Amino acid sequence: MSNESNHIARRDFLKLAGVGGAGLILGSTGVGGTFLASQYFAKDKKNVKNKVNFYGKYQSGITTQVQKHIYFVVLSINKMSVSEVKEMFKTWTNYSVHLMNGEPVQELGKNKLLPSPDTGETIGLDANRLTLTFGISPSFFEKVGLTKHKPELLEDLPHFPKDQLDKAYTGGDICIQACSDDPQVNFHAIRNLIRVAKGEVSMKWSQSGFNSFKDTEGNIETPRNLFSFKDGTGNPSINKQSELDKFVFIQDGWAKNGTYIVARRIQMLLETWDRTALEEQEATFGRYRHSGAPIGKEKEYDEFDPDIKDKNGERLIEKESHVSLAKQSKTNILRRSFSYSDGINPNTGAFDAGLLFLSFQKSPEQFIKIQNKMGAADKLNEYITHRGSGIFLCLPGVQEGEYLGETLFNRI
Ligand SMILES: C=CC1=C(C)c2cc3[nH]c(cc4nc(cc5[nH]c(cc1n2)c(C)c5CCC(=O)O)C(CCC(=O)O)=C4C)c(C)c3C=C
Ligand SMILES: [Fe+2]
Repeated sequence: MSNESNHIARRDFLKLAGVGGAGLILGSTGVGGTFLASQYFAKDKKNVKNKVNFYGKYQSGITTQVQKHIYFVVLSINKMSVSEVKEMFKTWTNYSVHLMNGEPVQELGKNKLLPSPDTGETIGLDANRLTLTFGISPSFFEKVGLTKHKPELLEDLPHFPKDQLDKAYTGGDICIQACSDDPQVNFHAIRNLIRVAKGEVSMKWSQSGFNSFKDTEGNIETPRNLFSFKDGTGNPSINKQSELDKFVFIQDGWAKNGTYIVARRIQMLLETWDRTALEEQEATFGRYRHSGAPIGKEKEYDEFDPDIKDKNGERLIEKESHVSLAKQSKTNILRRSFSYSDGINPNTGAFDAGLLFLSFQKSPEQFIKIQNKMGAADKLNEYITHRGSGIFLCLPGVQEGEYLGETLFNRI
């Protein structure tokens, strides 16, 4: 893209964003050098139904109690300068606050001769606990010319021996995770975030998904995956700061309070699983299907003892069970996955269904260590195939008056 067309794209971007506010104009052009952030950025609304705050120490959608639906999208940046990217993140900050307030991204237009500034499909709906989480990949830093600021740990994931990755579900520069209790709220959020950046980014791949769980007055049970097992029991506690510090959030540098997200689109061979005896299914995980308890124990949160024996001294849990292998890695990750169902595979006539596996960790090494431990040995491998993959640095949380990625852009 030439400089001139870059310019046009940026003007269009501002026009569609409707951001004629002095703050943004000053900030984006650098004229005068002052960005009047607090005058421009929207604020989290108080006392709004089903609302999660945008501003905070961490981005939303990481330690937030899991929602019922996700729309996860990966974008490629077309040719953009650093200042254009910065501008896009500022606009996304403002849009995200409005979306998470359950409001249109801008006041709905009165002039019917113009396209509406908000696409409108959530009119009358509340925020539905919408969270928006933004991440940037290793290629983001290269494309924008910020390689020297890329955290050392942010590298493409290695190839794992059993990977069967499909190009249609890999790569990309930016990820946006929209989670809420209504699929249309997620779609609307992503659609409007992309719409305002039209011409600057293109969609690389996306995956929607769902979670189902019993909710007794906000007391949420662990969701079950499509193999019908409770999924998430062994997670670090989202309510214990010591566990979040130990496993999830980066502790220093410009990315402090950010985290690395690993996304894997994992196909689950439901037909094979459904032909398998319940005892073997339970042996695969090392847990009981109904209660989620470790084999040999009673309750879901009872301690998992991989070496537990029966009264004859025989092992109760196989060393190659999924959870035993994860335990052997001696580390942990915060999993926040969603099931997906994308119709039928035309070649096999089987369900195209599985898990959009999402994990948050302070170092990608934690995921790599666990995945390597599972390697070829995991009993679960017979029933799953990894088809898509991505790694992104989730930006640090944003304080009121600041914008997404500010600690990175301040270094330039
Ligand atoms: C490399 C990381 C992991 C991948 C990939 C993965 C895929 C995957 N897992 C399930 C189902 C379950 N996983 C469970 C536990 C569990 N899984 C991982 C890691 C990966 N899983 C970890 C670290 C753990 C926790 C281990 C612990 O310390 O307790 C369980 C048991 C219940 C639970 O703790 O969540 C299930 C069930 C599927 C279906 C899947 C791929 C499709
Ligand atoms: Fe797992």
